[in-house]
Amino acid sequence: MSDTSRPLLEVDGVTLQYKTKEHLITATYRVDFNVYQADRFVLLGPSGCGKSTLLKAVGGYLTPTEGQIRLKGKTVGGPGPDRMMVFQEFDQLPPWKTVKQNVMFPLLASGKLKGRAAEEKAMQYIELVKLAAFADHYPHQLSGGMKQRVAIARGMAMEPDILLMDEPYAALDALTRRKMQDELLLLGQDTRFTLLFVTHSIEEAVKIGTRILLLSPHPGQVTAELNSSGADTRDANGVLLSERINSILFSEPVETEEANHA
Ligand SMILES: Nc1ncnc2c1ncn2[C@@H]1O[C@H](COP(=O)(O)OP(=O)(O)OP(=O)(O)O)[C@@H](O)[C@H]1O
Repeated sequence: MSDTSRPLLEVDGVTLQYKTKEHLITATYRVDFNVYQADRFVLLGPSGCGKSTLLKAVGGYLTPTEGQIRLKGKTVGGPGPDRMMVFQEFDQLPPWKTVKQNVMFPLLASGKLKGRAAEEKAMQYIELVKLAAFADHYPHQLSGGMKQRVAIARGMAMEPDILLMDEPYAALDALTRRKMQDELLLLGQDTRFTLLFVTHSIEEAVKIGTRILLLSPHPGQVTAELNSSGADTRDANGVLLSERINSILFSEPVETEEANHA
């Protein structure tokens, strides 16, 4: 039985820096947060506060200069199949590969599975995202939402502990963005994946997140951690929450709220 009281991901006093020839840039300063199983954990803050840098560090592409990142209690030392970045710019799905071939690709490329076993695993996740009828279609034959589901199936087929997404909807029009967010939430309900999601949109954070970490402007420091009940900025709870986030982001008091993980 999995221990749901223990965090899946622990980010503990993490300072992240970039060294260039002339400068040492501190992107985040002593950031702490914990992500639990099935959380949709959102990193929210203004441009340049270090959200993407944090995601890269969780991905193992950047080593903290201070602090530690642990997944299931083990220090993250580099990229690994236990953390899958879900790329969603649609050109990230090679157009010459079918849905099935796209989902099989990381399984084959990583050597995790071969041949028939990779195909079966891919189909298992294609069915989960309800695209079995489209397994032999090419990306250009799919809608944006369907392509998103392929990208998620591709990440999930690797059976990672956590999915990482960096502003996946930033370039989309408002209507498409809303549709994609709805699809992501439905998938979350069906599969209970654990998600670490970066955005600078308060509206998106309120909608997507079960928990929201607010970061101050550069260098990013935690200003608050809030629970979100999947409210929408169109309903009363969501409006209240987004107003609260607004006031915290713009006044920046340090505030903490313990999440309910009893
Ligand atoms: N490769 C790099 N080399 C040097 N500095 C970098 C590099 N990448 C990011 N930075 C700097 O680190 C800081 C944090 O950048 P980061 O991209 O993580 O912020 P962000 O919150 O994701 O911003 P945005 O919302 O605009 O994507 C910024 O000051 C940025 O200029």
